[in-house]
Amino acid sequence: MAIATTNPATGETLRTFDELTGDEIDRKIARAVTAFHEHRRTSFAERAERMRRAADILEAETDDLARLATLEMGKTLASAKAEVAKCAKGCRWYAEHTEALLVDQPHDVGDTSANVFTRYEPLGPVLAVMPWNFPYWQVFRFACPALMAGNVGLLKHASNVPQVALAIEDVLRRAGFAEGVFQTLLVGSGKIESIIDDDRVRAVTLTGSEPAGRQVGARAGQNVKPSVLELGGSDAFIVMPSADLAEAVDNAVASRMLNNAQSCINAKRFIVHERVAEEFTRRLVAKMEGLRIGDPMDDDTDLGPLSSPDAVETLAKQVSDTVAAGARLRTGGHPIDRPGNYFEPTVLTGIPDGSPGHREEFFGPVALVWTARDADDAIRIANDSSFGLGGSAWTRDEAEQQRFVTEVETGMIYINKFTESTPEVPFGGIKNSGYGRELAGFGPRAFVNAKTVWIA
Ligand SMILES: O=CCCCC(=O)O
Repeated sequence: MAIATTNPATGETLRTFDELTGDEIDRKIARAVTAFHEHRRTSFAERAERMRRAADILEAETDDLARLATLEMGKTLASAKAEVAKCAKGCRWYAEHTEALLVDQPHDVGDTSANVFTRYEPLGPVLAVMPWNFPYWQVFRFACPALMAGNVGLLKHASNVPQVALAIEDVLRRAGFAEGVFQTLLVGSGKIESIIDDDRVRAVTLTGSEPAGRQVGARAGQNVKPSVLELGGSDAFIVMPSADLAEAVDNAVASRMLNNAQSCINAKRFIVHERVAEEFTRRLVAKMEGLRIGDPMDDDTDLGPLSSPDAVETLAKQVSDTVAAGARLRTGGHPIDRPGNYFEPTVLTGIPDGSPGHREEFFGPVALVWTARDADDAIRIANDSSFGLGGSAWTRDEAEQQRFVTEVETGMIYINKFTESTPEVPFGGIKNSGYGRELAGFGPRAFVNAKTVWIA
């Protein structure tokens, strides 16, 4: 894919960028190594000061930065502003907490004359392969803890958000991080493997699709380099009879449609107890039909375009194949006939086993609804997925809450709240949703040498 800014609301290509040459990539990696030797010697206080300055810049320039994201990937301006604010929060949180999270950890070996501890040391240049859907946050989610831990970053961003990628590098440089501490590499995905192979690159993190994760994880493994993979999800949203139905429906729509319905942690599979399933579905359909579809720059738009024409085509095929397999289309189901990459808010029920609705992640405004006989059945359906990222369950029954916490096979489970990320709480999945954790204490410890020190 060309590296370009193409407005998803109009289809117009506004800017194109040349890919870096092999020599340019080499020079940037060399600069990252030089920067690492300096950066690792800075104190936590110095790094924290720069992180706080990055937060100040993000807050002062939110409007311009947000517009860039909306222009490049189509999220509503309101959600783009919220995303930039969240990045500032991430910078401040890691400025405040990283030193304590990476403090030497003493070990009692039964010999009081020995000083034995674990020290967390940075690894060096880390390659971050990042997606377009939260074009700022996914990068800051990695960069805040990694840079605070003393690592340096090389960003291979998605090819449709080059201006955001360059803006992030610019913000961090203006915040005071030295030249080379964080660099954007404008390259296509064809260059990723050779960058991972480069001995100077010490680790890799990827947020993206399952196939991309398999490729990058395998390459990192061949090179014996640590990797963190945050991949797709088809999160369950379980609704039991004791739930407040109006609240459940409001949250179902909010979660499904978050980020123009293009987040790995959107609720995607709605698993509803048979006693409330029909009423839930009726209300869900009404709410989906009431969403205002439009220009993502407009304040009153609820649902903007998908990121690309390909995304619309993929989703349309997933829906039509699921219907052909026997699902019932309750509303929507088709691309919208207007300029840009728009798709109708859609609800499908009666999802057949083996159909795309059952097996695949739907990255767009489609709610897939199952009916469950009881809690056992809800858990069975929730776990009948190759993904295991997040999920939520809506019930006031405490015994049921504990069962969902224990038995739903995911990296994250939220009760009476939909899955969301925040710097204070670990983030990540199991099964085909990836491995490793980001955020909270896991973020800074993802790319460090946990060095055992024994001073006799
Ligand atoms: O596609 C994954 C989006 C996760 C964004 C987040 O951290 O909230």
